[in-house]
Amino acid sequence: MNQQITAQQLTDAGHLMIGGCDSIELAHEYGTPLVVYDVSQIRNQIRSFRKVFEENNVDYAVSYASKAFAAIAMYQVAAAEQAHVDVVSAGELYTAIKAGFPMERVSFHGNNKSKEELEMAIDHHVGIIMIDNFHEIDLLSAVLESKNTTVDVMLRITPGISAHTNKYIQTGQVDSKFGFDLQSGQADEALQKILANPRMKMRGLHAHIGSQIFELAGFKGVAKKLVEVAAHWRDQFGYEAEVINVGGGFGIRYVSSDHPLRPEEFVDAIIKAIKSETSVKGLAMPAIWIEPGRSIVGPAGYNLYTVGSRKDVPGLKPYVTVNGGMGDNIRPALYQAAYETVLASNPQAPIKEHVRLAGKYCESGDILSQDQGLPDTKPGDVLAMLDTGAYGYSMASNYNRNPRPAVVFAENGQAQLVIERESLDDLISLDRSYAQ
Ligand SMILES: Cc1ncc(COP(=O)(O)O)c(C=O)c1O
Ligand SMILES: N[C@@H](CCCC[NH3+])C(=O)O
Repeated sequence: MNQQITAQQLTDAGHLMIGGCDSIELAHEYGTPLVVYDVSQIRNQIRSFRKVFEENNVDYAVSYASKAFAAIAMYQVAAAEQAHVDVVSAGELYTAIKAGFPMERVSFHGNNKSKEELEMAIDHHVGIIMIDNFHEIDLLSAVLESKNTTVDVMLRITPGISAHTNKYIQTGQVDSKFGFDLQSGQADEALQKILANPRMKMRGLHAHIGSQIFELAGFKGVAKKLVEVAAHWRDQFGYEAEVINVGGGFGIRYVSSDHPLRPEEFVDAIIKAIKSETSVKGLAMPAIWIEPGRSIVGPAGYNLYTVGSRKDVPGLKPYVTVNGGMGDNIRPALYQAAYETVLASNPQAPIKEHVRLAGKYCESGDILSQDQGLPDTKPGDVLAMLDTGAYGYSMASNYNRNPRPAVVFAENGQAQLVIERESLDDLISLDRSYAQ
């Protein structure tokens, strides 16, 4: 029996309910594979983050890291919930523009922003450019010069903190491709360049230590480190940071052996660490910005699949294959990420067997779960994989020329299609015949 699904998440028929909608009906209406978001859960998480800042009485921004799931509808929900967003590409920025997201609440991140991307950001008046490297300082300076304008910036530093998470999703260690190194003086040099540039208004400093982090120590460490740097910059260069941005990375529960703090508890600890460190250093309390991605959309997302073939291997767990896989969720193959999956028509049915939940892609590594307890299943049954809302659809591909799934937002019993399922014609829409 699945521990994550409570009685409140069941319909009268005992089916999994998502945002007040019956998951079996959604699967029938929209087809599978289908990504469904419980929109209230997204709103509630943003509100919980905001509340913790308000209770601590600090200036803040909750900036949704939209790489976790970027879609017009998602930017609209973030806007309605007073969030900021961060974008990392022209594509995410374009989607935010089309969603009507207020540009002054957008931060533009990335370790290799192109000239065209910077121009687009400046033309659309994004709130902050998060400067990552020296090349970018020169590029941005030239863009601002050519457009005879100015922009607010923050500096991303590499705090030298190795968070306890998969090494592919660590970003704060000294040997990281992101941000300016502290020890070698790169960050100081970058600050001086920015302060000397009248077209860049320096707003503060940023660090992000990685993703899916459970330990508080890393977050307290980054908070302390950023305040130390702020104090050093005040003492050395007379510059006082107005904003300290600690990034995101708050870990969520995927499987029952995960026991993270609630995301807002991480933030409470960060706020308290910054408060006490700034008072030790005699700094004015800065605004605190956070950039959660996974914790906002991860638990709110579900992937619905239909069971197809099965292969029994003597002495080993059988393969039960669904009609999706690594094309709609690369995380198990890429990071050995684990998820829990339930039978949508009866999520609390007793477990009859442990299976390997396989995808349909031509890769042996396309296994969505190496060990999933399930009741008996048969072709046509709908399975719901839980907590798939972050870095699932956003990392989807057309491998094997499979179309990407549709995405539905469900809230208060109403479902709305927010991303259409790709069609076979969509798949070839960019192809051109080769004249030979
Ligand atoms: C700069 C930055 N901010 C925020 C995030 C969001 O992280 P998460 O989704 O783990 O909260 C990321 C991704 O790890 C990132 O690179
Ligand atoms: N894509 C990663 C997180 C990386 C976040 C980007 N900085 C994941 O699925 O866990």
